[in-house]
Amino acid sequence: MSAPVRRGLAVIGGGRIGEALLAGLVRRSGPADVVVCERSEERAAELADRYGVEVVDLAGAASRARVLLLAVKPQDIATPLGLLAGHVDADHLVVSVAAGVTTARIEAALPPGVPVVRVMPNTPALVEEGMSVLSAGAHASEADLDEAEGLLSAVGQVRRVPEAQQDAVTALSGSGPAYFFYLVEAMVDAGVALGVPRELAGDLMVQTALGAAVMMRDSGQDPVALRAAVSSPNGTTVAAIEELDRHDVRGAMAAAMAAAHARSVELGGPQG
Ligand SMILES: NC(=O)C1=CN([C@@H]2O[C@H](COP(=O)(O)OP(=O)(O)OC[C@H]3O[C@@H](n4cnc5c(N)ncnc54)[C@H](O)[C@@H]3O)[C@@H](O)[C@H]2O)C=CC1
Ligand SMILES: O=C(O)[C@@H]1CCC=N1
Repeated sequence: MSAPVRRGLAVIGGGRIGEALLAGLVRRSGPADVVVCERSEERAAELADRYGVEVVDLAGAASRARVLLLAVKPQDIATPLGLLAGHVDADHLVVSVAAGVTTARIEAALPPGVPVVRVMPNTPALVEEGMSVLSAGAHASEADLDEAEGLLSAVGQVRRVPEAQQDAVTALSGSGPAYFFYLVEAMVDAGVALGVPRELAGDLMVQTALGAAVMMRDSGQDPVALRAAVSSPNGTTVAAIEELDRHDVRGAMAAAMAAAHARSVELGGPQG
Protein backbone atom coordinates (compact mmCIF):
# COMPACT_ATOMS: atom_id res chain seq x y z
CA MET A 1 0.00 0.00 0.00
CA SER A 2 1.38 3.44 -0.86
CA ALA A 3 1.96 6.03 1.89
CA PRO A 4 -0.83 8.59 2.32
CA VAL A 5 -0.35 11.87 0.46
CA ARG A 6 -0.34 14.59 3.08
CA ARG A 7 0.43 18.20 2.35
CA GLY A 8 0.44 21.41 4.21
CA LEU A 9 -1.14 22.24 7.48
CA ALA A 10 -4.31 21.79 9.51
CA VAL A 11 -5.17 24.44 12.10
CA ILE A 12 -7.11 22.69 14.86
CA GLY A 13 -8.99 25.35 16.85
CA GLY A 14 -9.72 28.50 14.89
CA GLY A 15 -9.98 30.94 17.80
CA ARG A 16 -7.98 34.12 18.25
CA ILE A 17 -4.49 32.68 17.94
CA GLY A 18 -5.53 29.97 15.45
CA GLU A 19 -6.96 32.65 13.19
CA ALA A 20 -3.87 34.84 13.50
CA LEU A 21 -1.66 31.95 12.37
CA LEU A 22 -4.11 30.82 9.69
CA ALA A 23 -4.34 34.34 8.27
CA GLY A 24 -0.55 34.70 8.02
CA LEU A 25 -0.09 31.32 6.38
CA VAL A 26 -2.85 31.93 3.85
CA ARG A 27 -1.40 35.38 3.09
CA ARG A 28 1.97 33.76 2.39
CA SER A 29 1.04 30.57 0.56
CA GLY A 30 -2.63 30.82 -0.39
CA PRO A 31 -5.46 28.67 0.98
CA ALA A 32 -4.82 25.46 -1.02
CA ASP A 33 -2.56 23.74 1.52
CA VAL A 34 -4.32 24.90 4.68
CA VAL A 35 -7.38 23.27 6.23
CA VAL A 36 -9.15 24.19 9.45
CA CYS A 37 -10.86 22.08 12.07
CA GLU A 38 -13.09 24.06 14.42
CA ARG A 39 -15.60 22.83 17.02
CA SER A 40 -18.01 25.72 16.46
CA GLU A 41 -19.79 25.38 13.11
CA GLU A 42 -20.52 29.08 12.98
CA ARG A 43 -16.87 29.97 13.56
CA ALA A 44 -15.73 27.37 11.00
CA ALA A 45 -18.02 28.90 8.37
CA GLU A 46 -16.68 32.37 9.19
CA LEU A 47 -13.06 31.23 8.71
CA ALA A 48 -13.86 29.36 5.50
CA ASP A 49 -15.54 32.46 4.13
CA ARG A 50 -12.81 34.87 5.26
CA TYR A 51 -9.76 32.85 4.14
CA GLY A 52 -11.08 30.45 1.50
CA VAL A 53 -9.86 27.41 3.46
CA GLU A 54 -11.58 24.05 3.62
CA VAL A 55 -13.18 22.93 6.89
CA VAL A 56 -12.47 19.33 7.94
CA ASP A 57 -12.99 17.15 11.01
CA LEU A 58 -10.07 15.80 13.07
CA ALA A 59 -9.76 12.58 11.08
CA GLY A 60 -9.84 14.62 7.88
CA ALA A 61 -7.16 16.94 9.27
CA ALA A 62 -4.87 13.99 10.00
CA SER A 63 -5.42 12.36 6.61
CA ARG A 64 -4.97 15.59 4.64
CA ALA A 65 -2.24 17.50 6.47
CA ARG A 66 1.26 16.59 7.56
CA VAL A 67 1.47 19.37 10.13
CA LEU A 68 -1.28 19.49 12.75
CA LEU A 69 -1.29 22.82 14.57
CA LEU A 70 -3.21 22.53 17.83
CA ALA A 71 -4.60 25.91 18.90
CA VAL A 72 -7.25 24.92 21.43
CA LYS A 73 -7.28 25.98 25.07
CA PRO A 74 -5.06 23.95 27.42
CA GLN A 75 -8.21 22.85 29.27
CA ASP A 76 -9.68 21.50 25.99
CA ILE A 77 -6.62 19.74 24.57
CA ALA A 78 -7.36 16.23 25.87
CA THR A 79 -10.38 15.84 23.55
CA PRO A 80 -8.69 16.53 20.18
CA LEU A 81 -5.60 14.56 21.28
CA GLY A 82 -7.79 11.56 22.15
CA LEU A 83 -9.60 11.79 18.82
CA LEU A 84 -6.39 12.29 16.84
CA ALA A 85 -4.57 9.37 18.49
CA GLY A 86 -6.05 6.82 16.14
CA HIS A 87 -5.19 8.86 13.05
CA VAL A 88 -1.66 10.19 13.52
CA ASP A 89 1.71 8.53 12.96
CA ALA A 90 5.39 9.37 13.05
CA ASP A 91 5.18 11.05 9.61
CA HIS A 92 3.03 13.80 11.08
CA LEU A 93 4.35 16.81 12.90
CA VAL A 94 2.17 18.01 15.79
CA VAL A 95 2.70 21.67 16.72
CA SER A 96 0.96 22.85 19.89
CA VAL A 97 0.53 26.46 20.99
CA ALA A 98 -1.35 25.55 24.18
CA ALA A 99 0.08 27.46 27.14
CA GLY A 100 1.66 25.24 29.75
CA VAL A 101 0.98 21.92 28.03
CA THR A 102 4.23 19.96 27.81
CA THR A 103 5.39 18.00 24.80
CA ALA A 104 5.64 14.95 27.12
CA ARG A 105 1.92 15.19 27.87
CA ILE A 106 1.05 15.45 24.18
CA GLU A 107 3.41 12.61 23.26
CA ALA A 108 1.86 10.40 25.93
CA ALA A 109 -1.58 10.89 24.37
CA LEU A 110 -0.41 9.94 20.85
CA PRO A 111 1.10 6.81 19.33
CA PRO A 112 4.84 6.32 20.04
CA GLY A 113 7.29 8.36 17.99
CA VAL A 114 5.03 11.20 16.80
CA PRO A 115 7.15 14.37 16.65
CA VAL A 116 5.79 17.26 18.73
CA VAL A 117 6.93 20.89 18.78
CA ARG A 118 5.65 23.28 21.47
CA VAL A 119 5.29 26.91 20.48
CA MET A 120 4.40 30.06 22.37
CA PRO A 121 3.19 32.61 19.81
CA ASN A 122 1.51 35.96 20.51
CA THR A 123 -1.35 37.94 18.99
CA PRO A 124 0.75 40.51 17.06
CA ALA A 125 1.01 37.57 14.66
CA LEU A 126 -2.22 39.09 13.29
CA VAL A 127 -0.17 41.99 11.92
CA GLU A 128 2.89 39.87 11.05
CA GLU A 129 4.78 41.23 14.08
CA GLY A 130 4.39 38.10 16.18
CA MET A 131 7.01 36.55 18.46
CA SER A 132 6.92 32.75 18.42
CA VAL A 133 9.18 30.66 20.62
CA LEU A 134 9.71 26.97 19.79
CA SER A 135 10.86 23.91 21.73
CA ALA A 136 11.32 20.36 20.48
CA GLY A 137 9.69 17.37 22.13
CA ALA A 138 11.46 14.01 22.51
CA HIS A 139 10.83 12.85 18.92
CA ALA A 140 11.13 16.17 17.05
CA SER A 141 14.21 16.46 14.85
CA GLU A 142 16.09 19.56 13.75
CA ALA A 143 14.20 19.26 10.44
CA ASP A 144 10.88 19.29 12.34
CA LEU A 145 11.96 22.44 14.21
CA ASP A 146 12.99 24.00 10.89
CA GLU A 147 9.58 23.16 9.44
CA ALA A 148 7.74 24.66 12.41
CA GLU A 149 9.99 27.72 12.25
CA GLY A 150 9.24 28.09 8.55
CA LEU A 151 5.51 28.11 9.27
CA LEU A 152 5.67 30.55 12.17
CA SER A 153 8.00 32.90 10.30
CA ALA A 154 4.97 33.80 8.14
CA VAL A 155 3.64 35.83 11.07
CA GLY A 156 6.73 37.34 12.69
CA GLN A 157 9.96 36.45 14.40
CA VAL A 158 10.86 33.00 15.71
CA ARG A 159 13.27 31.91 18.46
CA ARG A 160 14.08 28.52 19.97
CA VAL A 161 14.49 27.68 23.67
CA PRO A 162 14.81 24.52 25.76
CA GLU A 163 11.31 23.49 26.82
CA ALA A 164 12.11 24.20 30.50
CA GLN A 165 11.97 27.92 29.62
CA GLN A 166 8.55 27.82 27.94
CA ASP A 167 6.45 28.75 31.00
CA ALA A 168 8.69 31.78 31.55
CA VAL A 169 8.52 32.70 27.85
CA THR A 170 4.73 32.55 28.14
CA ALA A 171 4.92 35.17 30.92
CA LEU A 172 7.13 37.35 28.68
CA SER A 173 6.12 37.34 25.02
CA GLY A 174 2.98 35.18 25.19
CA SER A 175 1.05 37.40 27.59
CA GLY A 176 3.31 40.41 26.99
CA PRO A 177 1.14 42.24 24.43
CA ALA A 178 -1.56 42.56 27.11
CA TYR A 179 0.85 44.35 29.47
CA PHE A 180 1.54 47.00 26.84
CA PHE A 181 -2.19 47.37 26.06
CA TYR A 182 -2.85 47.76 29.79
CA LEU A 183 -0.21 50.48 30.09
CA VAL A 184 -1.64 52.34 27.12
CA GLU A 185 -5.15 52.09 28.62
CA ALA A 186 -3.81 53.53 31.88
CA MET A 187 -1.90 56.31 30.11
CA VAL A 188 -4.92 57.29 28.00
CA ASP A 189 -7.11 57.44 31.13
CA ALA A 190 -4.48 59.60 32.82
CA GLY A 191 -4.31 61.84 29.76
CA VAL A 192 -8.08 62.31 29.80
CA ALA A 193 -7.88 63.20 33.49
CA LEU A 194 -5.35 65.89 32.52
CA GLY A 195 -7.81 67.38 30.03
CA VAL A 196 -6.82 65.82 26.68
CA PRO A 197 -9.77 64.49 24.59
CA ARG A 198 -9.90 60.66 24.70
CA GLU A 199 -9.48 60.14 20.97
CA LEU A 200 -6.47 62.43 20.78
CA ALA A 201 -4.98 60.84 23.92
CA GLY A 202 -5.36 57.42 22.24
CA ASP A 203 -3.66 58.60 19.06
CA LEU A 204 -0.78 60.19 21.00
CA MET A 205 -0.11 57.13 23.13
CA VAL A 206 -0.37 54.56 20.30
CA GLN A 207 2.10 56.50 18.16
CA THR A 208 4.34 56.99 21.21
CA ALA A 209 4.24 53.22 21.91
CA LEU A 210 5.05 52.47 18.27
CA GLY A 211 7.89 55.00 18.16
CA ALA A 212 9.35 53.66 21.43
CA ALA A 213 9.10 50.05 20.15
CA VAL A 214 10.84 50.87 16.87
CA MET A 215 13.61 52.69 18.78
CA MET A 216 14.11 49.67 21.06
CA ARG A 217 14.32 47.43 18.00
CA ASP A 218 16.39 49.63 15.67
CA SER A 219 18.51 52.10 17.63
CA GLY A 220 21.03 49.61 19.00
CA GLN A 221 20.51 51.18 22.46
CA ASP A 222 19.06 49.44 25.47
CA PRO A 223 15.88 50.72 27.21
CA VAL A 224 17.91 52.27 30.04
CA ALA A 225 19.91 54.45 27.62
CA LEU A 226 16.79 55.33 25.63
CA ARG A 227 14.99 56.40 28.80
CA ALA A 228 17.99 58.48 29.89
CA ALA A 229 17.79 60.36 26.58
CA VAL A 230 14.17 61.36 27.32
CA SER A 231 14.95 62.42 30.89
CA SER A 232 16.15 66.04 30.98
CA PRO A 233 17.83 66.94 34.29
CA ASN A 234 15.22 67.93 36.84
CA GLY A 235 12.57 67.77 34.10
CA THR A 236 9.13 66.23 33.53
CA THR A 237 10.28 62.66 32.82
CA VAL A 238 12.34 62.45 36.02
CA ALA A 239 9.27 63.68 37.94
CA ALA A 240 7.15 60.95 36.32
CA ILE A 241 9.66 58.12 36.84
CA GLU A 242 10.05 59.05 40.51
CA GLU A 243 6.31 58.46 40.90
CA LEU A 244 6.52 55.10 39.07
CA ASP A 245 9.29 54.03 41.44
CA ARG A 246 7.36 55.31 44.48
CA HIS A 247 4.45 53.08 43.41
CA ASP A 248 6.84 50.16 42.86
CA VAL A 249 5.81 49.58 39.26
CA ARG A 250 8.86 47.33 38.82
CA GLY A 251 7.69 45.21 41.74
CA ALA A 252 4.18 45.07 40.29
CA MET A 253 5.58 43.91 36.93
CA ALA A 254 7.71 41.22 38.59
CA ALA A 255 4.67 39.97 40.55
CA ALA A 256 2.46 40.01 37.44
CA MET A 257 4.92 37.98 35.40
CA ALA A 258 5.52 35.53 38.25
CA ALA A 259 1.73 35.00 38.34
CA ALA A 260 1.63 34.38 34.57
CA HIS A 261 4.50 31.89 34.91
CA ALA A 262 2.78 30.07 37.78
CA ARG A 263 -0.50 29.91 35.84
CA SER A 264 1.29 28.48 32.80
CA VAL A 265 2.79 25.71 34.98
CA GLU A 266 -0.67 25.08 36.46
CA LEU A 267 -2.36 24.96 33.02
CA GLY A 268 0.01 22.18 32.03
CA GLY A 269 -0.97 20.10 35.06
CA PRO A 270 -3.83 17.62 35.34
CA GLN A 271 -6.32 20.19 36.75
CA GLY A 272 -5.59 22.78 34.02
N1 LIG B 1 -4.62 34.35 22.77
C1 LIG B 1 -3.31 34.46 22.91
O1 LIG B 1 -2.73 35.56 22.98
C2 LIG B 1 -2.44 33.23 22.94
C3 LIG B 1 -2.99 31.98 23.08
N2 LIG B 1 -2.16 30.88 23.14
C4 LIG B 1 -2.73 29.56 23.28
O2 LIG B 1 -3.51 29.32 22.13
C5 LIG B 1 -4.59 28.46 22.46
C6 LIG B 1 -5.87 29.07 21.95
O3 LIG B 1 -6.08 30.30 22.59
P1 LIG B 1 -7.11 31.36 22.02
O4 LIG B 1 -7.00 31.38 20.54
O5 LIG B 1 -6.91 32.59 22.81
O6 LIG B 1 -8.48 30.63 22.45
P2 LIG B 1 -9.91 30.68 21.74
O7 LIG B 1 -10.88 30.24 22.77
O8 LIG B 1 -10.09 32.01 21.06
O9 LIG B 1 -9.80 29.56 20.59
C7 LIG B 1 -9.89 28.18 20.80
C8 LIG B 1 -10.70 27.61 19.67
O10 LIG B 1 -10.60 26.19 19.71
C9 LIG B 1 -11.87 25.66 19.33
N3 LIG B 1 -11.91 24.26 19.79
C10 LIG B 1 -11.96 23.81 21.07
N4 LIG B 1 -11.97 22.46 21.09
C11 LIG B 1 -11.89 22.05 19.80
C12 LIG B 1 -11.85 20.78 19.17
N5 LIG B 1 -11.91 19.64 19.88
N6 LIG B 1 -11.75 20.74 17.82
C13 LIG B 1 -11.72 21.87 17.09
N7 LIG B 1 -11.76 23.12 17.63
C14 LIG B 1 -11.85 23.21 18.96
C15 LIG B 1 -12.86 26.58 19.98
O11 LIG B 1 -14.15 26.48 19.42
C16 LIG B 1 -12.19 27.94 19.75
O12 LIG B 1 -12.61 28.55 18.55
C17 LIG B 1 -4.56 28.28 23.97
O13 LIG B 1 -4.03 27.03 24.28
C18 LIG B 1 -3.66 29.38 24.46
O14 LIG B 1 -2.94 28.98 25.60
C19 LIG B 1 -0.82 30.98 22.99
C20 LIG B 1 -0.24 32.20 22.84
C21 LIG B 1 -0.99 33.43 22.83
O1 LIG C 1 -3.66 34.06 28.53
C1 LIG C 1 -3.31 32.95 28.10
O2 LIG C 1 -3.44 31.94 28.82
C2 LIG C 1 -2.72 32.83 26.73
C3 LIG C 1 -1.32 32.29 26.76
C4 LIG C 1 -0.43 33.45 26.48
C5 LIG C 1 -1.34 34.50 26.06
N1 LIG C 1 -2.57 34.13 26.15
